[in-house]
Amino acid sequence: MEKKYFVSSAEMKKYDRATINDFQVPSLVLMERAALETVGEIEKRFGKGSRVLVVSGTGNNGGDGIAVGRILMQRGYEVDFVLIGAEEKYSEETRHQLVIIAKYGCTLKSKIESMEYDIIIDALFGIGLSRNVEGIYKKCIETMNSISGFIVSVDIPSGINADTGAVMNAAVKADITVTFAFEKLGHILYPGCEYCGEVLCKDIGITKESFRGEEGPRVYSYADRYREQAAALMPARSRGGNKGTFGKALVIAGSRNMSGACELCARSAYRIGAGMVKVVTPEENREIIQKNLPEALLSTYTDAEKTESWKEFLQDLKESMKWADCIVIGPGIGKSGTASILFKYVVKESAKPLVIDADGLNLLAESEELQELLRTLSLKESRQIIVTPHVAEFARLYGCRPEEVKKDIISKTKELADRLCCTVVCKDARTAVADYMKRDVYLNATGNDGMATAGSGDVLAGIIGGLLTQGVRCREAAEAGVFLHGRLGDLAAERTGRYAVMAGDLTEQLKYILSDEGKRR
Ligand SMILES: NC(=O)C1=CN([C@@H]2O[C@H](COP(=O)(O)OP(=O)(O)OC[C@H]3O[C@@H](n4cnc5c(N)ncnc54)[C@H](OP(=O)(O)O)[C@@H]3O)[C@@H](O)[C@H]2O)[C@@H](O)CC1
Ligand SMILES: Nc1ncnc2c1ncn2[C@@H]1O[C@H](COP(=O)(O)OP(=O)(O)O)[C@@H](O)[C@H]1O
Ligand SMILES: [K+]
Repeated sequence: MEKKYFVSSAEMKKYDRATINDFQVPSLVLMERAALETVGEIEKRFGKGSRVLVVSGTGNNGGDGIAVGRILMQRGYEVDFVLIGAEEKYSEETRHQLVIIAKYGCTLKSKIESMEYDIIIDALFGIGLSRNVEGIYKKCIETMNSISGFIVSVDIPSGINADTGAVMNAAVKADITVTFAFEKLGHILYPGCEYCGEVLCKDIGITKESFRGEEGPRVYSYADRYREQAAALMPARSRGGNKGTFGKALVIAGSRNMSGACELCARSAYRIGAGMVKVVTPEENREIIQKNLPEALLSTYTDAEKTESWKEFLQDLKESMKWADCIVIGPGIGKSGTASILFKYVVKESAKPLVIDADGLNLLAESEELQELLRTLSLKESRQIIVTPHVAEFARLYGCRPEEVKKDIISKTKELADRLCCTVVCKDARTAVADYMKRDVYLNATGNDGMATAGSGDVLAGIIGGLLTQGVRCREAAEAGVFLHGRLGDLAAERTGRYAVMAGDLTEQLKYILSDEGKRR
């Protein structure tokens, strides 16, 4: 799988240092390359004679900005230089850039004077931002946002925390962000990503060699090319296969007033390619499922208190669990006594890869005993288990507030995976996937707010289940499922706009994104 990394500021600094110290590439060479790449993007958009304002800070981000201004000036642009911050704080490279422009006779201002520019180069803070922005710095950011001009942020919009995407009291709203070597976490996490405009990541000579044989960045996503080549994420499909070849999914979902969850989940498992899908749901849903999803096999139950029929049902369930290649449990099952008994039974008795979603997670959160059982099954029996909580369900499972999960989704997801010894998919605007075996965390970059609509999580559970039935391992099924799910949301939004997207539209898009065209492994 071709990866795209999202690095923290500490990781990026480590790779900068390795390139400079170990590979002996001078820091000023990196800076010049960064500046040239930024200039290249400006030249694509604006011609000679355009008015440019360079707003620099005291660190190397400011040095980048001054170099950009100098090159533009030499190529016929009209450039004003502003530097904010005390002289004693200038970095060595920034000092050097100032010496160069002084030799060319440029003057440096300490505040923004004109209100009209074609281009504003935002080089106040980069990955070295270390605290909230206050005073003259805040004022400077507000001025950049208010005056006219196309804003090019160097490396990251000033004021965005490169590790969390948080706005540190004020931030520049860029039209484009030109970044170097690797995208930063702040470019992808909310709200930072909304401040970047288009992110253009440029090679300036800091490469994977700078990992120096260590594991590399902790957070990654899939390379952008898979957006157009989603089928490349799918397991190979045998032309000679039959429905058994492509696997059997058992979907235990729905409750009396919630047949939709089970229908969406089961349909998605079919559409992602499962050979057979069997639905286990309350008797009340029989008719609607048979009508709306005649392709599904069906097994129904009544209250666990009705002992005789419940016994028969459990017998049937046991057979179904043997039959299945994977089990998805939870969407819409509710938290009734019967749902709870059913859930416990399935966790204890099934020996197949298991996806636990929605109410299954709420039931799990309430039972220490079941959480312990999950750990044991995973560690002693190598059971493949995926849990797919949204932020609120995650907080219940983890024992914290949802805001705390949102603030640190990457570490929290990994911690829960370690605690439960399984694969965790923490669903949010940027979904994270982690497991207890690997240190690194997948962060999803597809999808949009149109997917914040009832039932879209049920679709994801079905997709992941359908991938498991086709033999994909847990971690890969979770990552690929989340990526594809987001793509379905993006394609659905392209057709209808984000407001109108409904969960069923996601499943509908599965008809198109896995077509053989564009399939290049
Ligand atoms: N050769 C290389 O390494 C390469 C580096 N590159 C470039 O360098 C950038 C990183 O440079 P950097 O590490 O110097 O940090 P940078 O973002 O300029 O900020 C640090 C300055 O800001 C200040 N400061 C911080 N927060 C503040 C606040 N809230 N309010 C006020 N001041 C605050 C801080 O002051 P202090 O915290 O010490 O008071 C310090 O003076 C990177 O993003 C990329 O553009 C590329 O050219 C590629 C090669
Ligand atoms: N703003 C957003 N951007 C991208 N994806 C989103 C956004 N909001 C929600 N989603 C995705 O939509 C799905 C919602 O799932 P969930 O909350 O479980 O819904 P439900 O319980 O109604 O099925 C998750 O996969 C989540 O990542
Ligand atoms: K910047």
